[in-house]
Amino acid sequence: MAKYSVENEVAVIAVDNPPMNALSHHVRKSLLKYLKEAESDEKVTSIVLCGDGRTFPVGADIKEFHKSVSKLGPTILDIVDALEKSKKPTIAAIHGNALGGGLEIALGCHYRIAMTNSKVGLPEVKLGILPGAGGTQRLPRVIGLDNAMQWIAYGGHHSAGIGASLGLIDRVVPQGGNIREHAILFAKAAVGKSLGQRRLSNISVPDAAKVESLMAKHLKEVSKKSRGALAPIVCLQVIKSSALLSYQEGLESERQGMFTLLASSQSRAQIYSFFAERQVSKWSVPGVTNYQNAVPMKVKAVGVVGLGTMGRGIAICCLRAGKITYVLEMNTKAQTAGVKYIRGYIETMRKRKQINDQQSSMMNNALIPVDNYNGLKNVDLVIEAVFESMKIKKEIFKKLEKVCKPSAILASNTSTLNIDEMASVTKRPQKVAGMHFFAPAHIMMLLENIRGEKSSPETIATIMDLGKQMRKTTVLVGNCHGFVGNRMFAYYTAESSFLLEEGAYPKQVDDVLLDYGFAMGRFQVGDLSGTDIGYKIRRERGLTHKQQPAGTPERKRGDRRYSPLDDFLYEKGRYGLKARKGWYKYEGSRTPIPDPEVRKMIDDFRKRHNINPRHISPEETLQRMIFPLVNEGFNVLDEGIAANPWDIDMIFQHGYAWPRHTGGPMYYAYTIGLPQVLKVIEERWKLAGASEPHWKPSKMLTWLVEHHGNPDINDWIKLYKERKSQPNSNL
Ligand SMILES: CC(C)(COP(=O)(O)OP(=O)(O)OC[C@H]1O[C@@H](n2cnc3c(N)ncnc32)[C@H](O)[C@@H]1OP(=O)(O)O)[C@@H](O)C(=O)NCCC(=O)NCCSC(=O)/C=C/CCCCCCCCCCCCC(=O)O
Repeated sequence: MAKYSVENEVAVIAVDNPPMNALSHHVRKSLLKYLKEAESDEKVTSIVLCGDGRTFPVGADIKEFHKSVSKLGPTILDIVDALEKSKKPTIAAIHGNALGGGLEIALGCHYRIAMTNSKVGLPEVKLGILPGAGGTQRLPRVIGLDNAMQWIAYGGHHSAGIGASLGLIDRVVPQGGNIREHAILFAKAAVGKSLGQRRLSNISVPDAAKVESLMAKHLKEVSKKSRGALAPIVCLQVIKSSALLSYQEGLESERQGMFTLLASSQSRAQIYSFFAERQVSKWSVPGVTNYQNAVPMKVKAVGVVGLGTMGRGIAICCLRAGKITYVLEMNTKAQTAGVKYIRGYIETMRKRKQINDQQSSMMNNALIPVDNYNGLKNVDLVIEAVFESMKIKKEIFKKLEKVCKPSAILASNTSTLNIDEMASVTKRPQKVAGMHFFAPAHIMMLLENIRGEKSSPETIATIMDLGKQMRKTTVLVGNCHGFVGNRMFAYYTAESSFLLEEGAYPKQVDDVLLDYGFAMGRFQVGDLSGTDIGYKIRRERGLTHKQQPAGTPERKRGDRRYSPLDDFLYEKGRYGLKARKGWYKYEGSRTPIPDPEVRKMIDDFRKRHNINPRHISPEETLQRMIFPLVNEGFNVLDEGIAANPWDIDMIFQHGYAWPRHTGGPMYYAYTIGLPQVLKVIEERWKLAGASEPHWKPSKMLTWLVEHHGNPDINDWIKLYKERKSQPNSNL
């Protein structure tokens, strides 16, 4: 709804639709009604539009998209038109955020004033759509084509100060000021002034002459940054119309663009992702506890054990979250290097104005290097981030058990190992959990939190809360080898090597993944993170080529298919980008170049094993890489390791850079249709057999297809668990 009042001849219309004042259908109706009332009231000389509560409207109601209610009038565009056409000055009074349709109605106003700490932007592209209420045509007219392309095609949020410097905001109200009072005074002063040039649809785009070169520049950038995504491209094409066509024609091109995008599976996937990101924080352990009733512990001081790549990144996350951070590294050289890195990073953040001088000195003061375990006696939570070895981790947990306060939580940053086994060496298994950060920990958005069998509700609530304080997408999962992400990803990686054995080369596989939308292919990623990482994990598990007793078949481990190609690569010293050679070679830059030496290694391997290489189609490549991962995703859901398909999708989007416009592996499977996915998996299972158990169709996937075809992704768990809980379900 909206609230209406008249103060000192100024009509004030305040949108009142908590929490974010989204422009839902009932809000739009009430806004237009009050606008008409203000327009016809002779005592009213000007009109202020604002938001009640936390914020100015943050845009259309995203829940309405793809539902019939989104088509119900009045549309946001009707409101924008009414505001612009008004004979009385209209003023948008912005506090909080004016985003999407919210900024578009502000653009319909003749003036915009904003609190200094407010944010403005047109982030629709992140939902796979475009600003469809005139934003693509009005914004370039105020801030120019170049800026508008930048704002709309990337969807960033910008400060009111930046908006003012570009002419979008007419006045910035300093902190502590009352936006409503300022707006009323501003509105009074605007009465009687000409509105002609204040109506943005009347003015022309200032840098229209540069349209072609700006298009080329931005198209190149978005194709690199959002590979495979439709919305940024359509946004740019529609903005181009603002420079070449009349306002009305531009509006028509915006409408067409919006329909194209709304009809695409990408906008559905991105809208799903928006809600999924928020859903994951509403965690629950069925029958035990959930985010609403578990109370987190207060964490003031954190300890980080190990100052390698992971430890450094984790320490930065803790410092940014305002924690006193003790970093334990017993090797003096490693400690000096680690502390230098962290302080250097703090300085970089300060120089980039991501933090101010005061925050920088607070972070520096909060960083406390220690060189023995006693240094951790005051911490509330400790995260060990040492090498992936159960033996070493158990030793560390025993030491932590002795020195840490009884109330302290002991967490491991393991990426694969059993949390319960670590907990078993302590007297506080209820205080043990996993906090799996992704490298580089201070950059990657994902935190995969693992609950042990005995982790208490308080421990779970605390690690979830800490993730939130670190501003990470924090997903709670159960304990098993590799948890959710690495357990599923193992099959993606394994299949990529099988594809090399059978006929593909690294670039061929990577190209398919790039076309799908990944920023990098599997082999490029392998080189970037270092081929030694996977090798050491396999060595820890006794799997590498060199560890096998004489006579062990090269392509088998036990009765399972195994590809030793990754081991061979490591053994040749091809550690990846850092060695300038891995799956590719690197000549003076980070550009991967196919290397004849790798090709020969693969060819020799095939010859040795009498493999007749065959052509592998892009379709087969994609299915072989993604479908076993999806199949395992269903196993993970069936076992309750992940609570919901969107938990898995968020893990892959934020931890493995899975292209957002596909929604994630589980949503992608839903888009293709579960029956089709199952068909391919069953065919492959027949072909591959018991030595490739990752192709064994998941029980849950099979049951869903048999009984429901391709049910809504929101219903998967409900349908399956209902059936599973029935006696004699055989599931
Ligand atoms: C930055 C934020 C604003 C705030 O962040 P934060 O403080 O962290 O809070 P959150 O946790 O994110 O949010 C709190 C709750 O609010 C919910 N929320 C937030 N924004 C919206 C919204 N816009 N709509 C609905 N709900 C919203 C959020 O889910 C949380 O709920 P819960 O507590 O979890 O339950 C941040 O919230 C943010 O970034 N918000 C989104 C900003 C945004 O993206 N804005 C743009 C929206 S799209 C838009 O505005 C488009 C405008 C053009 C409209 C043109 C329409 C033409 C339609 C024609 C169609 C006709 C054909 C139809 C055919 C068809 O349908 O098929």
